[in-house]
Amino acid sequence: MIKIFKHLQGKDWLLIMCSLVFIIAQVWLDLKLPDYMYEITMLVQTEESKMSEVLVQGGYMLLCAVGSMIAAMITGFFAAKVAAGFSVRLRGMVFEKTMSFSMEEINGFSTSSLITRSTNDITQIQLLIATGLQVLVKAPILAVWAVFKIMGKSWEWTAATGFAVLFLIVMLSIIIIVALPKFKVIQTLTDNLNRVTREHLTGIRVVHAYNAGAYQEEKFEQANNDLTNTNLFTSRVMAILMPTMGLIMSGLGLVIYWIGAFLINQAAIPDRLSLFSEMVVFSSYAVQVIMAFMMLSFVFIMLPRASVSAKRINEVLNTKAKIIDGNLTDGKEGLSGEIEFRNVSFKYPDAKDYILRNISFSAHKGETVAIIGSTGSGKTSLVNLIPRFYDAMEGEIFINGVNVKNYSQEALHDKLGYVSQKAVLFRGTVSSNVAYGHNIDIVSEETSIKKAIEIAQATEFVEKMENQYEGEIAQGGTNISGGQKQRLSIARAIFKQPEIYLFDDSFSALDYKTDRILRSLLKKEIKDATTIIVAQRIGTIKDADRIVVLDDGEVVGMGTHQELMINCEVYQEIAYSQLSKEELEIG
Ligand SMILES: Nc1ncnc2c1ncn2[C@@H]1O[C@H](COP(=O)(O)OP(=O)(O)OP(=O)(O)O)[C@@H](O)[C@H]1O
Repeated sequence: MIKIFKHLQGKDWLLIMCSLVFIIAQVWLDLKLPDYMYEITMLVQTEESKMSEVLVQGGYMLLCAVGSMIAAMITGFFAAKVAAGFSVRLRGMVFEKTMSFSMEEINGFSTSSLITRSTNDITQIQLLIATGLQVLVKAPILAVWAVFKIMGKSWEWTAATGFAVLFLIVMLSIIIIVALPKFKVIQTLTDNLNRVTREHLTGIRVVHAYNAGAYQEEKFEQANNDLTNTNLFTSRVMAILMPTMGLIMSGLGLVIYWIGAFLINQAAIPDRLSLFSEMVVFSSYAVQVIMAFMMLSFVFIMLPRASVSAKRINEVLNTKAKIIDGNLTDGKEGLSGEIEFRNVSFKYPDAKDYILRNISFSAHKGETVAIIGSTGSGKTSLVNLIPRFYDAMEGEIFINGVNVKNYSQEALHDKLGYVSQKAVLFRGTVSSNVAYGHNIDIVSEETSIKKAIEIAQATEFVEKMENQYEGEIAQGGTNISGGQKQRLSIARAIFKQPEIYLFDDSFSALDYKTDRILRSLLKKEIKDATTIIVAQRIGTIKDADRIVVLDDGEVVGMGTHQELMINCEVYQEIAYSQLSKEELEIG
């Protein structure tokens, strides 16, 4: 918990210090009130006292109350400012950190947990600072000050107050022991609810198509009930707290007056008046002591949850990204678009077995190298190693003669035009998606955008859209078809004009005709760039300069289509399963 506050800045501490001054002022003013009350009680019971004297004391009381209110408002303002500023900073830090994560870290935390951590968890910290700062500082000062004020008065009253405080501490301890474990799981249950909701909403079409509404609802209800029940449990336990506190407070007042009555009765007549006034004042201070403990109990309610949240945020902030940035920006002089895999082996972080074993091949400037293989043979895994979504366990991958690990990730990604297997589009317009990530004036780049869209065979559908190139794209591209999404993501890579194109099964959603036209246009327009194409269809890769055949994570054949048709059994099997002997012979 303390660790998270390391991120508070100098100006935050300054505001906290200012708040401290106002809190002390507020406590001083609050504790001054009973003193005036003592005076008034004395005046009221003294025959020769005047009304004006009572009014003056009353005036002082009013001033104290107003002063205390103003001090509380200023403290609240400062606390809110520190809390809001701190949560903005934390959110920024968590976001920045997640940006540096590789797929390993993202999968390790899970996307939904990362979302909860950067929203709900940070809100818990914000809440703790906004309310806790005042209470946490105010309560101990108030308690100590009030105890100090009543010290030396009747031991009977002091003993009664001490007993009440003891009872309160026991109550609080029991409540905290019972509720604490539940508070700790609330955040994990929120993660779970977030995950189920996310899964349901992203897969809504499949849910409908399989009439799985009830099944999903059951899963949602389970997660929802778990969270609700835990929240209810903690709320119920807390619900006991308030009435008990009230009972203790009123009970203590009653006991003080009861003891007071006894003491007054025993005292000599001249002492009775001052004893009565002391009793009134003592009961006010005793109430303040109990109030201080009540305030602390609120912090104890918030603290466990906020401390779990702080731990979860720290986990993100302290995670060291496995992918360490290199510092080179350029490859060997004179080289461009050169890729080499040298004895590369790879397994997923939590997996037992290697997915890729001893892979070696190279692609030279302007060449098209295709990767083919059955489902699950490791094609995507292989391509993911080039932009360093994951790092190879053994062997090396070179781009322009330099190991990919030695490039800064920014420089490495600048060289690549990556099109993922599942097209990813962002909320915005056609143009903003094609020119994605470029801080440019879209109007000035209109020609390049149009050109990229044209090569990607997307012009026809884009021009039919309302607002055409400025046509709206929904989050995830849900308002256009799968093939259209695929074309726009291809256009995005073309717009970038990289040295190396990585197409991870990016043509699968296109019809055969579009696939053929797109590839021939690409060949013409990006002839200087190197292209790595992952594909399932023989037709898509037949013309590649080199085809790498993968089988169960190993290279079982490499060469041109004609060569592989002669010497690679796995390739022949794939080829014959898709095209007839005649089609293959005609080419
Ligand atoms: N994130 C992951 N964690 C663990 N294992 C994974 C992960 N992603 C893929 N795998 C496993 O790695 C193997 C290769 O997957 P990969 O996606 O590279 O195959 P692929 O050849 O591209 O398949 P497809 O043609 O179906 O896209 C599969 O057995 C898969 O189960």
